[in-house]
Amino acid sequence: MLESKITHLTVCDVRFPTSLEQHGSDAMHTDPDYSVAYVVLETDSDAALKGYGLTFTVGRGTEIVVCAVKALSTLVVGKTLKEIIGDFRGFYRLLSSDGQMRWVGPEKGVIQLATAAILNAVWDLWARVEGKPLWKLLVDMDPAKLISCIDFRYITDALTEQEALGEEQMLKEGYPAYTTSCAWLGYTDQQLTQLCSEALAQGWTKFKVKVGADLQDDIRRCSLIRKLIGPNNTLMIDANQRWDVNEAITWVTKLAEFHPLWIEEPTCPDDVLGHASISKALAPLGIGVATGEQCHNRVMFKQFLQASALQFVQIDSCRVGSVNENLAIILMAAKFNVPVCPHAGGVGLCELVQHLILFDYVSVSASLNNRMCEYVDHLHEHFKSPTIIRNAHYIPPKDPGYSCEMLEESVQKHQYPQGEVWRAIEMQGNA
Ligand SMILES: C[C@H](O)[C@@H](O)[C@@H](O)[C@H](O)C(=O)O
Ligand SMILES: [Mg+2]
Repeated sequence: MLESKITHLTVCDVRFPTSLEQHGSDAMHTDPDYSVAYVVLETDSDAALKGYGLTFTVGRGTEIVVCAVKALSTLVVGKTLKEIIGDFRGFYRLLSSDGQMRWVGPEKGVIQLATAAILNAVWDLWARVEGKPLWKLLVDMDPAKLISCIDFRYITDALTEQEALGEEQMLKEGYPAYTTSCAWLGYTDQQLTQLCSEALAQGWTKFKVKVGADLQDDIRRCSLIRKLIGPNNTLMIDANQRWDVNEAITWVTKLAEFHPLWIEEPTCPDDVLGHASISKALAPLGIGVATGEQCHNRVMFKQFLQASALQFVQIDSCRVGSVNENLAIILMAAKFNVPVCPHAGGVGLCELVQHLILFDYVSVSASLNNRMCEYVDHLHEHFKSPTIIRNAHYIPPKDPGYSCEMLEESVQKHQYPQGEVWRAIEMQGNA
C-alpha cells in the first residue's frame, strides 16, 4: 500500500461555537470558537485508504488557513506515500521552503499551520498503512529512518544528526495529564469551584488556571483553587501573552504565594530574551516559565533553549511542521535537559499530541520527572478515536493512524458557514 498515490486533497473549515459558553477563553482570546482546517487525503488504493489531518485554529482565522492548505495541495497530490517517506526530509522541505510560498512564512504563522495540517494527514496515512497508532510507528522505527524525517537546517549549532541518533531509548505506558478545563478566564467562581471539585473526585492532581486580565481576580481565583486542591497538588498559571516583561515579573511575584509550578506565555511568544529575563527573575520564587503553543518553529525553540528562556517546552502538534519538526524539538529539549509538557486542548490537539509525548517518553526522555501533558475536556466526541483518560493519565491509543479522523456527521454539521449548527446560530441572530 506504500505504492498508493495521493489522488485528492480536500480541506474543510470546521468550527464549533465554543465561545457561546466561554469554553477556551483566556486573557487575549475572549471569544474563541474552537475550529480546525480538516484535511483528507484520498488515494488510489483498493482499500479506499485515506489519511486524515488537521490544524487547530480559532473561528474566522480558519478561512485563511484553508486557503493556505489549498495553495500547498499541488505539492502533495500525485505523490505516492513511498516517494514521500523515502525522502521525508525532502518532502518536508518541499512544503516548508517552496520558493513562492515561503515568502508568506517562512515556517511560521498561517503557512506553517497549513503545513502542519497536511503533514499530519500524511503521518496518519503512513501509520494506517503500517496498521499502527502513530506513537507505535515512531517507537518501532529504525532511529536512522526517524532522523531522516527531520530537517536539521538552522539547528545544527544546537543538535546534529549524529547526536540525535545517540539519544534513542526504551518503553512504558499511561502518561500523566493535567487539566485546564476547570478554570477558563470567562468562568465564574461557582463554575470554577464545581468543575475543580469534580476533577478532584475523578483523580486529577494537576490544574491550570487562566490569569492576566485583572490582578485582583487572579488573586481571588488562584486562592480559591489552591484552597480546593490543597498544598500538595500542582497548580500552573497561563497568561496567554498578556504582559510586558517587567509587568509579568511584578504580576507573577504577586501570585507566588499560590506556588504555581509555571507561568505560561507571560509575554510576546517571539521575545526570547524577555522570557530569559522573566525566567531569571522568577527562578528564586520556584516558578518556571513555560511556552511553545505559539512558537513558530524549531529555530525559535532552539533559541529559547540556548538562552535558558524556558523551563518547560510546550510542543504543539499543529503549530509547527507536524511530526517532522516536533521530532527536532523533542530531541533538542532532551539535549538541553528541559522537560516537554505539550500544549493540547483546542480541537484534536489532545488526540494528536498524545502520540508525540508517548514517543518522547519511550524513545527519548525515559522520565516522568516534571513531565505531564495538557488535557482539555472539550470536543472529543467528534473524533473516531477519541483520547482515553484514566485516573488523570492518557492511555496509549491502539487504533492505526494519528487519531485525526473526525466523525463525518460532525464535520458536516460544523462546516462553516453552511453546516446546520452555524445556520441555526445565524437564524437566531437574525430573529
Ligand atoms: C484560546 C485557547 O483556548 C488558549 O487559551 C489555550 O490554547 C491555552 O493557552 C492552553 O494552554 O490550553
Ligand atoms: Mg496556554
